[in-house]
Amino acid sequence: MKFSKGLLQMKHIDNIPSTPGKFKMEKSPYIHRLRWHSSLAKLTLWSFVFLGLIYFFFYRSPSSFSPRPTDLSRRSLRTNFYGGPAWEKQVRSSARVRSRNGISVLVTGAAGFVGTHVSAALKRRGDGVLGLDSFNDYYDPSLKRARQALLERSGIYIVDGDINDVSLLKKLFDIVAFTHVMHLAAQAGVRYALENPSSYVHSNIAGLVSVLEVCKSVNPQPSIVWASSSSVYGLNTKVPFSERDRTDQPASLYAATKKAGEEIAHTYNHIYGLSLTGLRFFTVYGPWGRPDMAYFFFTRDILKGKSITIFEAANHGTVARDFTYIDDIVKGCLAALDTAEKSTGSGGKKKGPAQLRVYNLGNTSPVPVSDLVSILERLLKVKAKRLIMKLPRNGDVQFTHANISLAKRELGYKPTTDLQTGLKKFVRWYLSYYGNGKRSVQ
Ligand SMILES: O=C(O)[C@H]1O[C@H](OP(=O)(O)OP(=O)(O)OC[C@H]2O[C@@H](n3ccc(=O)[nH]c3=O)[C@H](O)[C@@H]2O)[C@H](O)[C@@H](O)[C@H]1O
Repeated sequence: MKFSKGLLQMKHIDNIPSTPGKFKMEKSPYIHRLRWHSSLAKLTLWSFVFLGLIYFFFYRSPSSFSPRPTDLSRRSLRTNFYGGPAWEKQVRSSARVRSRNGISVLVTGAAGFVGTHVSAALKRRGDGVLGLDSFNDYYDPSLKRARQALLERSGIYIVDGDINDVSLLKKLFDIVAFTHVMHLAAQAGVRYALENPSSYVHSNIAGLVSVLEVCKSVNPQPSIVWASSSSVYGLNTKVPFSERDRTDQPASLYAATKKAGEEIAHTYNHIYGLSLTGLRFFTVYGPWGRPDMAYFFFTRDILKGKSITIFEAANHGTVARDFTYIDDIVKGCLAALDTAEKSTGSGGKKKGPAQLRVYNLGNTSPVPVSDLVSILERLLKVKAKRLIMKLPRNGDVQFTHANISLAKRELGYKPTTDLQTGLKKFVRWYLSYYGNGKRSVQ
C-alpha cells in the first residue's frame, strides 16, 4: 500500500511540467522564467516531501527497529516486544519438564497443523513444550488461533514471533536450555510458490538458517528435528521413493527450498556438530488440517455445492498421493526426537561427529486423487461436481509413494491409518468445527 501511494505521488509530480499552458511561448519570457522558477521550487519541494516519505516508511517504520524481515511482500511486518517477569514465567512454565527423562522442546510452527499435534503429544507425555509461531495469514489465522487456544488449555504457551528474529530465539534459549528443537515453521504448499516465491526463501531458507545459527551458538546445543518434504523427490519416476534416491530435480520452488534445507542441515552438522534429523512428510492430512490442501478445500467445496478440479496426468494418467494420517506422522516425529543423539559442539565449535539423518514418513500406499474424492462423497453424503483438468505445470508432481523401511528400522515407525479411516476422522472434526454455522469457512 505504501508503495502504491508513493507511486501515485510520483505520477503527480511527473505531471507538473506537462500542465497545460505551462510552457506556452506567447507569454513574456520574464513571466515564463518566473513561472519556471516557481515550478522548479514546487518540484524541489515535492521531491523533498516524497523522499521524506520514502525515508519514513522504509527506514524509520517500527519494523526496522528489530531484525528486519527480508521479505517486504510478506504479511507480518510487525514488531513484537517480548520480556518482563510475567512473560518469562509463562515461557518457563510451558517448557517445564514434568516427567522423568522428559525433554524440553522448542516447537516452531506450533500453531500449524503438524506443530499443534506434535506439541500436544509431547505435553501429554510430560515433556516441556514451548511454541513459537508467526501466525501469518497464508491461510485463515483464526484456525491457528483456535489451535493455540487448544494448546493453551493443556498449558502450552505459544510465543507470537518470527523464526527470523534471532534476538527473540536467543532470548528463549537464555530462559530455557532446550534439549530439542522441533522445527516445523515453514512456508508450505507447492502451488503458492508461483504467487509468493519470496515467502519460501524467507521461511524455509532464511528462517532455517536463523534457527540453526542460534542452535549452534547456545550451550548446550539442542538436537534438531525438522520438516523436510516428499516433494524433494521431484520428477523422479522410480517408486517407491527411497532416501537413497536422487533429489536434484525439484518440480516447485517449495521443493527446492526444502532440498536446500537438507543441504544447509548438512553444513551445520559438518561445521558445528549439530545433531540434525530431517523428516520427509508425505501429504499429511487429518483434523485441524491446512485449508490450502486439496482434501480440505474439496470437503468445503463439495459441501457448498461448488465444483472441484481434479488433476489428471497426460493420456488420462492417474495423479496419486501417499496420503499420511497426522497421528502416524506425530509418532514418527516423537520417535525422531527420542532417538536423536546429542549435538557435539559447544561455544559454536564442533567437538566430534554428530548425527545427521533423513527419513521418509509416508503411508506407503498411494491413493488416486479421484478415489480420495469418492471417499469424501461417501462420508459427506454429497455428490461432488467434478471437473477433470490436465495437471498444470505449477509445481505438482504426478505421483508420490514412500519407501518407509529406514524409518521402520531406525524409528520403529509403522503407520496404521488408511485414507478411509483418516478421512472419517477429518470429516467428523470438520463438521464439528465449521458445521455449526458459527465459523465461516475461508
Ligand atoms: O508431501 C509433501 O511434501 C507436500 O504435501 C502437500 O502437497 P500435495 O501433495 O501437493 O498436497 P495437496 O495440495 O493437498 O494436493 C493433493 C493432490 O491433489 C491434487 N489436486 C490439488 C488441487 C486441486 O485443485 N486439484 C487436485 O487434483 C494435487 O495434484 C495432488 O495430487 C502439502 O501441501 C505440501 O505442503 C507438502 O508438504
